[in-house]
Amino acid sequence: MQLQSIRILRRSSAVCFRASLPFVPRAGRRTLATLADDVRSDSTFRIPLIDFSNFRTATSLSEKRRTADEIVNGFKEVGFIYLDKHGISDKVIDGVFQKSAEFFRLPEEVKSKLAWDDPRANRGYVQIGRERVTQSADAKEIAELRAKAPDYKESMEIGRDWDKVFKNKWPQEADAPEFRQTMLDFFQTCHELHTIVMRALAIGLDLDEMFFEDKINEQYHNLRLLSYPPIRTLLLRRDGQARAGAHSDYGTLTLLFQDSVGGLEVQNPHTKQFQPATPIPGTIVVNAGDLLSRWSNDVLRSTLHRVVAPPAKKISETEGVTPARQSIAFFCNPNGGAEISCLPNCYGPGREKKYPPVTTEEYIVGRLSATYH
Ligand SMILES: O=C(O)CCC(=O)C(=O)O
Ligand SMILES: [Fe+2]
Repeated sequence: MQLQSIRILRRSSAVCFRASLPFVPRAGRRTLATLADDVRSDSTFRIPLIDFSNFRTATSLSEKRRTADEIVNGFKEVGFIYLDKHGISDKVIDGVFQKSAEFFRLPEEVKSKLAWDDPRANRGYVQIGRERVTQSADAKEIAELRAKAPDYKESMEIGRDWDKVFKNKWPQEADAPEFRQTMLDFFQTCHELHTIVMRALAIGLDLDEMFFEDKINEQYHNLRLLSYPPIRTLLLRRDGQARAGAHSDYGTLTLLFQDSVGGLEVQNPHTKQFQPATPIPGTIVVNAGDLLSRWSNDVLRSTLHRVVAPPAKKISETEGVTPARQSIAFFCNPNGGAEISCLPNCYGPGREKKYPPVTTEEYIVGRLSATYH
């Protein structure tokens, strides 16, 4: 009987109303309190590192639930986690980094033939200075920011390849051998990981494990290869300037693969200070995006982040150079037509739904239109 009641409480503790519960059993309380306590001070702030292997190999729901709770807790408290033992091999990731580097080394005239030209398509090459990520929704303000302090990066955006309306902009095979196939395979691999992590989120939010399945199966995602050229650190430290300005992502989850250079920073949502998301070999940085946050009535956080100068390599007292950096972001989205309205369990008496329903497509195209020119 006692076991039974503990189990019920433990289950309830995973849903959105956890904070109002009078009692959380010992084991759960210790884990949860630790992260919640740590992130309330910048000196102890941490992005939780989650071993995903137990979830991937678990055979029972209760086994899965432990990892699922950790993940949901990470997104509630920080909005970011490091996912370890995620199942994507180093070899695969290294191969994608290599093909990406080869692509960015192509002459500018080859890349510019593939230029990004439509927010609805969101495909193609974006040269330095075309994007300025920001939280502002005001077109004039964004244009001013872009003119004054554009993001120092170039990117290549890839969508699902079988889309009937929008076509990916692939380089010629002779210019970039195996680029296309490498990216297509990786797209599929990341899609599969997204599906599994969303199952974990469903469990952690006390929904059916398959709750998201038919809402995220159309691969309405975006694979973004990023290249940040070397830059004089003084330039990067100028007012408002960054490799990527502070922003949140738009979709459900972002799977971010970074090299060892560093510079990614995450805003501590409790203190508003930016904290480094130091590269940890073998892990994927995973963050919740705005649509997931909105879906969950802000229970899961979509946290601001930016890319700034990591510790510079000094070439003289006054002039340092920030080395080139590469990263790969896989922006996962619900299906384009999926209606994002408050999840069951995330609203109730005393907890109003904060947002009207919106479709993924309406939301994402609106955000993309505002940040590019
Ligand atoms: O390059 C990175 O580490 C982060 C990139 C990013 O946040 C983005 O493109 O949305
Ligand atoms: Fe981002």
